[in-house]
Amino acid sequence: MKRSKATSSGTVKQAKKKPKPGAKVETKNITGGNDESSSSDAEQIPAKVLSKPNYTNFEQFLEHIENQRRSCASNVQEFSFKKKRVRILSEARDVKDKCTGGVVYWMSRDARVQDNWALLFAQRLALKLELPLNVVFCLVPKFLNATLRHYKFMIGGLQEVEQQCRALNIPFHLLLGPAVDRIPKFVREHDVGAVVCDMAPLRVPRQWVEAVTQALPAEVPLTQVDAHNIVPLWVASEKQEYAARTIRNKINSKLGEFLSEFPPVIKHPYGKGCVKERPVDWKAAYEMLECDKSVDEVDSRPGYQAACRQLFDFCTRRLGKFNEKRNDPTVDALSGLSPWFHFGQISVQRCILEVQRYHTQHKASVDAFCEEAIVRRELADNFCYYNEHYDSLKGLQSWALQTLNDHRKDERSPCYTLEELERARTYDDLWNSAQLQLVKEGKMHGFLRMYWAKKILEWTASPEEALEFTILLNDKYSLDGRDPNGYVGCMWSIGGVHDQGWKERSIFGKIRYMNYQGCKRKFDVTAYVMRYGGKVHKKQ
Ligand SMILES: Cc1cc2nc3c(=O)[nH]c(=O)nc-3n(C[C@H](O)[C@H](O)[C@H](O)COP(=O)(O)OP(=O)(O)OC[C@H]3O[C@@H](n4cnc5c(N)ncnc54)[C@H](O)[C@@H]3O)c2cc1C
Repeated sequence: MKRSKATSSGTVKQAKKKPKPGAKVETKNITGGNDESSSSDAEQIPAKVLSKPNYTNFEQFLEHIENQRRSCASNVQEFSFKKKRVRILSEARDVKDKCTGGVVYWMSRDARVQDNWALLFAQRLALKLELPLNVVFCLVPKFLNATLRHYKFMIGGLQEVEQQCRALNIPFHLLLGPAVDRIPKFVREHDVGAVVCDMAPLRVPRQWVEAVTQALPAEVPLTQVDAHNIVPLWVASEKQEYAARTIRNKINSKLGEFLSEFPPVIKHPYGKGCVKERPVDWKAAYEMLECDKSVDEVDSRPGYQAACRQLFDFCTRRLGKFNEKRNDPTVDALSGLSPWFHFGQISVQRCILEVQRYHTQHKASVDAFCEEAIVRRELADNFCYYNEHYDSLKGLQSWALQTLNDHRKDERSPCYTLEELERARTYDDLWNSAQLQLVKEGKMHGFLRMYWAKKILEWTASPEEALEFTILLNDKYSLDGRDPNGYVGCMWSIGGVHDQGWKERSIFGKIRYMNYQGCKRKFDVTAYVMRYGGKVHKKQ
C-alpha cells in the first residue's frame, strides 16, 4: 500500500481556507480523492433485485450477512466510499505525517463495529496512510434523564464492541468523562493524527462535537460521518421539512445512490500496540454513574448479536404481518428494533437490505417497513437537526400553537399530576395498561404511544405541561427514549408536527384527537388490558 502524495512530504499542512459548516469534502488527504468515479458498482445495486434469503437458522443468517460484506469488497479501500457521507468540521484538513497514534474514531451515536460508515471511513483513512486505528467512547456519569436501564443497555453493547475491536486489532478505549476534556487529551497524549466522529442531530451531542472541534489541537482534522441515516442528513434536505410527503421523494430518489451493501471492517494491519490498550474497567464505569438507578434493566439483551437475532426473528416470523397488523398492539407484528437502532447497535441500512430480500414474498409489508424505518425516521432526524426547539412548543407550526392557545382555558377534567400518570392511576384502563407496559418492559406499542401521549394532553393543566410529562415519561422508561423519533412522536401527538389540522374540539383545538372507542374499533382492548393489568382508578 502506498502512502498518499499529500502526506509523504512529512510536513504538517495547514488549512488553506476555513470550510463552511457542512461544506463538502474536497481535500485528497482526508477523503482520498475522486472515490466516486471508482469502478466499484457496489453502491449502484438497485435495492429490489437483491437475492432471496438463503438461510434457515440464525447462525446461517449471521454468516449470510458476513458473506454479503465480503462479496461487496475485500475492505473499505477497495470500495467506492460516498464522499457525501462525510464533512470536515475542523479548519485543519490534512493529516500530519508520522503521528504514532494514528486515526481515532470517536464513537458516540453509532456504537457498533460492522456496518458503520464512520468506522469504515476512519479505517479507510488509516489504511491509506498506513496508520494505527483506535476507537474511543466517552462515557458521562449522567445524560439527560437516562436511567440505569439505558446505561446497562448501552454498556452491554459497548462490551461487545470492545471484544470485536480486539479481534480486529483495533484498540477500544472507554474514557470516563466528557468528550471535550477526554478526546483532546487523548489526541495530545497519544499523538493522534486525525479524528472521525459520527453524527447525532440532538442538542447535547451537537454541543459535544462543537466543543471538541474547538478544543482539538489546531493541526488535527475532525471529520464527521452520518453513520445513522441511509441518505446523509445534509444530503436529504437543507431545511426543515414540512411533512413526510415533502421529504419522501428527496430520500427515496437517493436510495439508489446510498442504499448499498457495506464492505467489512477488517483486521487492522498497522500499529499493534502503538497506543497501549488496557482492558476496559467496566466495574469502574458502573461505579461512576450518577443516573437514576431506580429504573433497572428490562428483558431485552443489548448489543449487535442480540440486534441481529431481533432482525432475524422479524424477517422470518413477523414481517409478513407487518402491513396489516402493525396498528394492533395485541399482535406481535412490529420489528421491535428501535432500542438497538437508538443505541446504534445495528445499522438501519443493514436491516433495510435484509428486509428488502422479502420484497417478492411480502411486498406491502416491506414497503410499509421502509416507509417507517427510512422516511419517518429520517424525517425525525431532519426535524431535530433543523429546529432548535424540537422538544418545546416553540418548535410548532404557527397554526398548531395558535389552536392550542385558543383552547388553553378549556376545562381539563380530570386533570392528573405527574405522579398519578407515572403510577398508572387514571380512569382509563387501556392507558394505564400501556403505562404499566412502559414501566415494566421499557417499551410501548407504536399505535398506543400516540394514544398515550394524546391523553396526556387531554389530562394535564397546559400543553407545555403535557409535552414535558410525555417526554419525561417516555425518556425515563422507554429503552429507545431520548431519540429524535421520540421528540417528534411527542410533538406530533401534542403539537401536530408533520400532521395537518383536524376538526376543532375542546382542549385539542385542531390537533388530531384519539379516543378509547376508536381503539376498540381497531383492536381487542380487553385482551391488551388483561395482558398488562391496568385498572380503572377514580380521581382522588
Ligand atoms: C409519543 C411517541 C413517542 C415515541 N417515542 C419514541 C422513542 O423514544 N424512540 C423511538 O425510536 N421512536 C419513538 N416513537 C416512534 C415509534 O412509535 C417507534 O419508533 C416505534 O414504536 C418503535 O418500535 P419498532 O422498532 O417495533 O417499530 P417498527 O414499527 O418495527 O418500525 C421500524 C422502525 O421505523 C422507525 N419508526 C417507526 N415508526 C416511526 C415513527 N412514527 N416516527 C419515526 N420513526 C419511526 C423506528 O426507527 C422503528 O424502529 C414515538 C412515537 C410516539 C407517538
